[in-house]
Amino acid sequence: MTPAVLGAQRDARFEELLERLVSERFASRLFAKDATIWGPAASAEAAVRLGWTNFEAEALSIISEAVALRSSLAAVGITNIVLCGMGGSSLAPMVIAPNLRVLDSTHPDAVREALSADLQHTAVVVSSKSGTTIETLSHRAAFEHAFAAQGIDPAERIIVITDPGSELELLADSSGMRCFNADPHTGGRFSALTAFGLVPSVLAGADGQRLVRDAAMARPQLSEDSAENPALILAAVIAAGLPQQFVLELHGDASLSETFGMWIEQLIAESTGKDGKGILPISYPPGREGAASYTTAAERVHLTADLAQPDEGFAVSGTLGEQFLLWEVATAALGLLLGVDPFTQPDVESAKRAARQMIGTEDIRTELSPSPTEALQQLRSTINSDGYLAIQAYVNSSSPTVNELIEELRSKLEQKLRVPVALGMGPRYLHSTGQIHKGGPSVGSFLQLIDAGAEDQAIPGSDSTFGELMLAQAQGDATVLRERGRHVCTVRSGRLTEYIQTLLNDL
Ligand SMILES: O=P(O)(O)OC[C@H]1O[C@H](O)[C@H](O)[C@@H](O)[C@@H]1O
Repeated sequence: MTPAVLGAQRDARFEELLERLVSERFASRLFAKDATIWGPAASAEAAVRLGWTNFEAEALSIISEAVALRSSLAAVGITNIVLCGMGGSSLAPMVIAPNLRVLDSTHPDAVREALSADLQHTAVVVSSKSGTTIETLSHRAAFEHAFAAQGIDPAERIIVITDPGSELELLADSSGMRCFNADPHTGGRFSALTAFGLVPSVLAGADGQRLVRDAAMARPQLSEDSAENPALILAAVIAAGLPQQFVLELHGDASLSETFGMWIEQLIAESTGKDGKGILPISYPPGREGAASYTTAAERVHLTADLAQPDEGFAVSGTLGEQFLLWEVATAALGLLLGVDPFTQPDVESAKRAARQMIGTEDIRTELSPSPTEALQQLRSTINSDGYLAIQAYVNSSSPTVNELIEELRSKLEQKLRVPVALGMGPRYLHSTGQIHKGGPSVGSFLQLIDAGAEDQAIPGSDSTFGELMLAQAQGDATVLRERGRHVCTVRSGRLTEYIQTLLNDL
């Protein structure tokens, strides 16, 4: 099988953009690691961000090491793997190994549930490229403490993945933990085919070799300066609808992976959503309608391993390995077509800074919430009819009941407000679509739903708790959004489920 884009609409604008990519020799220059493609201002960063175009040899050697580790863990009875990592350090493994347990939440219940795993048979992968991400470091501290409390040596059970020389690597070395490094010249959201995507997935039983082999087979086609190159076609068809058609609906199917859209969300939103421009990817769960219920212009994409042409929108077809590389190349091409630097995420840091300032202050506990009626009034009066609404849900995302309820709310808001409604689980979305919320087109409204009802959970070695961290993250993001002129309706409730039920009834 070779990857393909099926059913794309080819208008004059599309042909012009495709012709530009071919004549500027975008694809061959990308695979030759030409850092000048995105202009002088972007070239210094690009010079250290193109490692992912040449992935095969390192990936295969990492997979062998991970397979050996999987056997040695199994030999001592460890069959349960938990991954702690945010954004680029967890989204690819979630897609590659759907059975992998991932902790990327600071909600106290989610943390407690992960810690209550059968630790005697568990190993934990702590994954952070920078080695400084607060959620991941807090999860590491919590697991270290939990292992020690059960008389288990944490060094035997915690496996670290990080860039060479990071603080996390130093910590792993000094405490005798196993550490995998990845190519530091590959950014987090482009790291699916490096140690970040592969090690946790292989430990959880996935076939890493097949994934890498599929991607490697697609490489010659994707590096060709040709109007038949599916990555160039994908970039041109998405860019042709801009700026009006900035929403990209992603519908996965069981032939590929139902969660693949979540990985694309981070890749596209962080890479393109800046300088007031960008494409907002919204991943829909199977069976959800999307565009049928709103009026904002959107492109509908069907993600599949089959070769079927969809009734609406277009399909991107290929195996997972092929599609990882295809979307990475298309995203880099979108950077060129939009005139943005695809390798930065300038607005993510601002929310992190604001969250750090909030920790330990009284403010995070005292903000008043609107009643459900007031919240709906606020949303109705601030929604831009050509824009979007994003729900930012700080809830226990590992609870299926909570997820279902929030999905129901998303659907109903979409039908009643007639705009696309994106759904991000906090703090996961901060490392993904959070970039475009703050840095992209200023047409979004935001609904923060914060569950403040859970019993709190200490972060070992720190003065703060997971609950405080979660509140600070929500409020830090809201502060930056408001500074940028976006409307944010913040609901913080000890009875959030009841609150959402009332919203559903009143809509
Ligand atoms: O892997 P880490 O360094 O912990 O980074 C995790 C995530 O952090 C940030 O929020 C970046 O915006 C993401 O692109 C990155 O994937």
